[in-house]
This record gives sequence, structure tokens and C-alpha cells, in this order.
Amino acid sequence: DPFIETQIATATDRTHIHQALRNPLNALPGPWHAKFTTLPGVLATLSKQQAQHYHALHARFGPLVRTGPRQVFAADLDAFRAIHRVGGRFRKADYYHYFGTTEAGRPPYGLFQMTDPADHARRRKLLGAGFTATALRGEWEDMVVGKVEAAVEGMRREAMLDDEGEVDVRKWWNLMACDVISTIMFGKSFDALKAGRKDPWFDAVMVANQAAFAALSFPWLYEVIKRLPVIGNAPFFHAHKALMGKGKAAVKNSRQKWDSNDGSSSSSGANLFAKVLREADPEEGGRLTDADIAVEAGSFMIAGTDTTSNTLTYLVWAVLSHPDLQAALETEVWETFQDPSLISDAALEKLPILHAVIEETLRLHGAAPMPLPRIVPPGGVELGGYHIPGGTEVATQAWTMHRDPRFYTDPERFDHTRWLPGGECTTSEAARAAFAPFGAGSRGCIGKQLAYMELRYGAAVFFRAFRGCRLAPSATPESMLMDNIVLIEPRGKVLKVVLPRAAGDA
Ligand code: HEM
Repeated sequence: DPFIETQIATATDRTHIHQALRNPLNALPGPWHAKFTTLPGVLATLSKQQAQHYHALHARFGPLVRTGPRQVFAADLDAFRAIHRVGGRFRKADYYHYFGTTEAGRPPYGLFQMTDPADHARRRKLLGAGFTATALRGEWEDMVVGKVEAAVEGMRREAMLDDEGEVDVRKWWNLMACDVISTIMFGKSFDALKAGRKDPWFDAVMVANQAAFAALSFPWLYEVIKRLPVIGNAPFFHAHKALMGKGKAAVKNSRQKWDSNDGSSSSSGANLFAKVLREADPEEGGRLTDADIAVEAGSFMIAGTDTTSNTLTYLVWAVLSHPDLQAALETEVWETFQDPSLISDAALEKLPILHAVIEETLRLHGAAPMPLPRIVPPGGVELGGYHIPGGTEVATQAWTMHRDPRFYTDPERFDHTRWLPGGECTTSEAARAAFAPFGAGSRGCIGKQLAYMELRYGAAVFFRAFRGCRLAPSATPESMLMDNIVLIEPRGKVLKVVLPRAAGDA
């Protein structure tokens, strides 16, 4: 069994002490145990301190740190550029195979999970056309507006029913982001906003993620337990089946006739794939099987929901924590759009304060600041003055790049003025180059323009509707501490805001 062979090879590699002593990575700075194990990073991840753990190692050991027998972290601009350069030969680590809706680590892989550069380039070409700003504005902007307005309306309703006038904005941003991406992927929204709660599909995602993490971190144990009678039947090992089952709806709606989709349930129900398949040349289109569509639909749901909604949540938190900024943003959106019919994504993009607030939120609270592991190409590379052998895993993380005082003055401080004309993020080449909330290069976020559209509309419609809102007493800095396993989330899980009583009348 090739799988068992790989596991034995990996385990032997980890435990062979004499091999560890000959490793060229021994020249790199790092904790002593990095020669033998990656376990401290796994444990930090389990305690939701993934990016923070590696950040602390950078603070202690510098921009290049060895973190495991064959694992290195880099936080230098040159190293970052080399690793993520378009056309560069660093491929994604196999780790990504564990982030899908299929059985842990098993194909078929979606765009996010693919590690083979040629496979990825083909798939990206096929799907990418649907995610440019122009395509999104032409095909989905009205739908996004509808979902954002429904979320803000839901917040208003919930606050009115609450004695203190409080509402959990994180919940509503999450439902909004879910309905947006499900409409694009499935042709029909999951209707989370209508139901007022997350679709049960996400429960299966959570269980599948836990199984994937177990399979990745403790492969032997996982494979053994999975094969045991009774316990091997536990939902933990089978959550992926429900996810793939739901994916069939995406397949069905990819066969619908594509015409300008308004995203409502009454439209044809055509989804992104209907357009992709219609426009791709038959040979390329033919490469997208039913299973591929089901996998992509699920994978985009995962990549496109909590990311955007947690970023919007932190945006509201950051703005309400700075009353002068709140007043300035409220005035900007209110005065520019006294006539709400003038609001459009293209117009929102031009608002300086809104733009600056979004960028600064993405710098300090971007939802995906985690390590992005890549594999050093055969022959090895020079990084930060050290030779890194081919096959080494090397990771960069936005968490550290975005908090580096070499690139940003007083980096931990939320200061949107950095992004205003003349601010350091518009004048400093290094500040711009280190900013990578959506990753970089050919594996950068395909949903970046959609995320910006949701962030712009979400923030503008919210601060226009709820002028003078404030943080609820429960929204303390402790409750908003960032936990991180891949994505960030507030430790308190909710962000409660007190809405003004006559909110939304405007
Ligand atoms: C604020 C919101 C978002 C943030 C911060 C974010 C961040 C990221 C990052 C850092 C990566 C690179 C991962 C890596 O290199 O390992 C990525 C990739 C990706 N994102 Fe996003 N994302 C966001 C929203 C979205 C949305 C809305 C979608 C859905 C359309 C999406 C879909 C994807 C996909 C499919 C990839 C893989 C792209 C590829 O490998 O070609 N993301 N995202």
C-alpha cells in the first residue's frame, strides 16, 4: 500500500537522529527541537494560536527560522517574493490536500487544494474569468447588494426585539457571505439570511475539518482507527460524504442555460459553472467532471464564507473602537450617497476613508494570515543567506509580514491614515510589497475582488444605516482577541453592537 509506505518513510525520517544531525538546515536559527519534530507548531495550532506561534519564533530567531526537521519559516521580502513569484517553481505543500470536501487528503482536488502547477494553471484559467471585478460587477453585483441589505435589515430587526438594542453583527455578516457564495456556486442561495442561521452543511464542514486535521497531524492513528469496527463508522470519518452529496446541486445547475443571472431563486438557477462550461473551449471545459464541480462548489463555500465575514466583523470592531474614525466614515458614506441609488461598487471603490479602513483591517485582521507552506524546488535555493535544500517545506505568513516594524511604523496600531494619500502605505514600496492579506502570485486568492465587493458594500451600507451605533458592553478587547487555526475568529465568537433606536429609517 503506497500510503502505508509513505507513512513509514515519513516516520523514519522524523526519528532517525543521525540523519537529523547531518541536515544542512542545522545552520539555520531556530529552537533546538526543530531538528526533530514539528509537534510544537501542531500543538499551538490545536490551541488556536497558529500564526502567533510562528510569529513568536520570528521575534526570537529572526526572519528565517527552522521550525521542523524539513520545515522553515521566512519573513523577508526577498524570500517572500522568491517563494510566491508567478512562474516560480515553489509548489504548494501536500498539506493543502486536506482542506477539501473529499475524504481527508484524497482527490479529486479543487483549485485551492491542487499542488501540481500545471493542473492548477488549467483550472485557474477556467474559473478565473468569472472572478474579475468586471465579471462580478456585470453578473453578481445586484445579488450582492440584495444580500448585504438583507443582512443589515436582519440586524435592525434583531436589535429592535432586543431589550438593550443589541445585535450580533458577526452572525449576520456570516449569513450574508454564505448566501452570496452559495448563489454563485450552486445557482441558488442556501437562504441562510432567511432562516436566520447557518446551513447545517457547515456542521459537516466543521467535522470534516477536524477529521482532516487529525489525518494530517496523526496519520497513523487516523488510518488505524478509521479501519476499526464500530468506531470507524463514526460521523467523524464520513462527514465528507454529506458535503459531496450537497455538491450534486451545483452539478445540476451547471447544466442550466446561462443568461444574466440575477441570483434570485426565480432566475434560471444557472451557476458560475454554467457560464464556465459554456465559454470554455470544449477540450478545457471537458476537464471539469461532475465530481470536480461538486468539489469546487464546496471548497469555494469554505474559502468564501468565514473569510469575508470575519474580516467585516473586525472592520466594524476597529471602526467602533475609534470614535473619530467612525464619525468620519459615517459622514463619508452618508454625504456621498444621500441618494442611495447612487451606491455602486465602482463608486464605493473611490471613497478614501472606506478604502483605508478596509486595507488597515486586512493588514491587522485579515481573515487568513496563516502560514502558506510551499515546497522548495529540486536543487534547492538561497534564502536569507542560507542554502535551503530541495524538498524542504518553506512557509510565509501575512500575520508576521503585516506586523514587521521594518515595513510599518508602530505596526500593532490600527491606523487607517497609513492608507490615505501621502500615508506610508502609498509611499513606501516595502509597505506595499509586504501587504499580502490575499496571498500572492499564481496561488493568490481568486475571490479577492468578490471579497472587496462584499467588504465595501457591507461597511458602507452598515455605517450609512446605523449612524451613531456603538459597541455593546460584551464587546471587550478580550472577547475580540484573535484565535487562529488557518482562519482567525474572535475569541468571544460574537460581536455585539448596540444600534440606535430609529436605525435604518434613513
Ligand atoms: C477577506 C476575505 C478573504 C481572504 C482574507 C482570503 C485569503 C486568501 C489567501 C491568503 C489565499 C491564499 C492561500 C494560499 O496561498 O495558501 C486565498 C486563496 C483562495 N481563496 Fe481567498 N480569501 C478571502 C475571500 C475569498 C472568497 C470570497 C472566495 C470565494 C470566491 C475565496 C476563494 C479562494 C480560493 C478558491 C483560493 C485558492 C486560489 C488558488 O489556489 O488558485 N477567498 N484566499
